[in-house]
Amino acid sequence: MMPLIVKALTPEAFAPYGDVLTAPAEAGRQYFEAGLGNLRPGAHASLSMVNRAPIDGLPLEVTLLERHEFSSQTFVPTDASRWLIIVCPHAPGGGPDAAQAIAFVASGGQGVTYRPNTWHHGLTVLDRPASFAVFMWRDGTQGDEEFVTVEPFTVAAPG
Ligand SMILES: NC(=O)N[C@@H](O)C(=O)O
Ligand code: NI
Repeated sequence: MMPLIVKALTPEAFAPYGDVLTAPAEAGRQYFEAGLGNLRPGAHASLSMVNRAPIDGLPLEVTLLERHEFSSQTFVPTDASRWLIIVCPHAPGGGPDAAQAIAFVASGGQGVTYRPNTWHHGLTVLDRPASFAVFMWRDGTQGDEEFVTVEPFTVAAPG
């Protein structure tokens, strides 16, 4: 597979997978609206503060994707430089369609909400260590998080 070239994160380009946030207040509203739309019995609100070291830079080889089938997932950078978002549609036979993956570079002023059941790469940070607030809904069952190994593909910077 040809390397996947990252593109700048814009609301329009990300729309099939969720929303781009530019103000933490948006995250709160979206989070509660989204969560109330798909609450499983026994689900509870989950807020975690995540610190993540940067990768060594691009290119990045992707081998693992994940989804939260029953919950949105919101990432609000609280102290971040650039970070990487990789998403892909569902394959007709189930699982992620990694061949259709799209990769974005977000600024430290941009957050995202993945819609429920969105295949995505785990939080990936560029440039320097970063901190995020992560909002989602969990019920403590396996449905909270599912990981899938994919045919490795490379995400690269333009040029
Ligand atoms: N913090 C956390 O849950 N992370 C993953 O779900 C992810 O998408 O990075
Ligand atoms: Ni996730």
